Amino acid sequence: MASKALVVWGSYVPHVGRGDSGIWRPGFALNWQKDSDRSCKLRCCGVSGGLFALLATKPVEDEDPALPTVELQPLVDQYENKEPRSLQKDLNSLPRPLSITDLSPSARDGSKVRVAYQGVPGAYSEAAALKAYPRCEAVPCDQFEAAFKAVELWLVDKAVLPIENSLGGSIHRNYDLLLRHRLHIVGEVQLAVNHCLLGLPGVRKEELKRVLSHPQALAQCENTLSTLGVVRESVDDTAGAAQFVAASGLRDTGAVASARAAEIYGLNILAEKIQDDPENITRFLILAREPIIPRTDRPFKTSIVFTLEEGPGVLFKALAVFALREINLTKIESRPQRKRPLRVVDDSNTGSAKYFDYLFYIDFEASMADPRAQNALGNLQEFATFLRVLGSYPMDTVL
Ligand SMILES: O=C(O)C(=O)C[C@]1(C(=O)O)C=C[C@@H](O)C=C1
Repeated sequence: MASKALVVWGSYVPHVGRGDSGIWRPGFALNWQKDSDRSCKLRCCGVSGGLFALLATKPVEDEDPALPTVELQPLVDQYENKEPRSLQKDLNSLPRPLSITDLSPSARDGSKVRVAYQGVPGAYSEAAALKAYPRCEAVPCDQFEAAFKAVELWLVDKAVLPIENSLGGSIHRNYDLLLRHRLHIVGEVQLAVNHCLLGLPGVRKEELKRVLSHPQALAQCENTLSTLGVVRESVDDTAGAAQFVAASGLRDTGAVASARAAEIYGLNILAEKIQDDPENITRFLILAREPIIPRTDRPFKTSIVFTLEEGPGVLFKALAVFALREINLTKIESRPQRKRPLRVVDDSNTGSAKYFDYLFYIDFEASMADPRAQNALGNLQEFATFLRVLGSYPMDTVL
């Protein structure tokens, strides 16, 4: 009896033990033995990295009934170069073989991937999720933290969350949540954000007395809203504001949201591109349970967080580890350490001095597969009191 082994790529079982679909690790093998009655079945069993090894087993009675089974016959026929029985037309529907170039989130269509975002349909975060995975199932979450938990609990595969905006600055809440949760950054999305002023059909913008939106969106439209002289009210997300205006029927209340939100909730667009600068870009992070394998053949970014010893010039030294290796920093953010907000330093002349204690978040332009990045972090570790790599991931260079 002949025994053969095939390498199969990317058989893909949503919600059941699949790891980060941002990367497909090479070489999980389909081992099968062909028997005379050709009634082999494939058995799925979890292996490292969350992929599934598909093992042919015989006899069928030996199978664990709890494990899902897949008919092997079409693959047997295909392997033997035979005309598969009545299955020729279905071959196109078989999973496409994945290659190493499928690593980038934007290179894949993301079909069947479930991606959590904060807000309701029509939110910019939903648009970011769809930019990263065009055919994904975008799953709305009421809060940022719910999106983190949805990934951790395997309810979804990924989360796409805003981290900074070119006009409004950092979304601090997500910096804090990155540290509190154990997810990995596997990609980023740069999204052009064009805000519209929305109102009920028939309403003119001069009739508006108050405007609702996400605080970031209100901040990005500061000038327009000041000129209109409206009262601003913060809500959880831009599309939620549009939904509220539509449901409330209030003619004096408008929303700052996307054109898509206007379409979804049946509102009129009273003004377009109302942000303070026409170039308004929000950067989102793609989070997953597993990290991706960093590469050097395309532009990568790495995000880290660390704390430092107290002392003169320590932050300068920390930044120098990158400058010395000609690594470009793209972002630096500091956040107070909640568990240890104050540091008391004994100063013999004036008594004890108190300092805020900070966490430093840095993004730099290098992959963790690049020896320069490895050496820089080795160097940083010599005087950092804590250091964590949040992720090393392909840069989004397409707006
Ligand atoms: O409220 C939304 O639509 C969001 O997706 C959130 C959010 C943000 O938090 O920054 C995303 C993009 C824009 O910058 C405005 C708001």
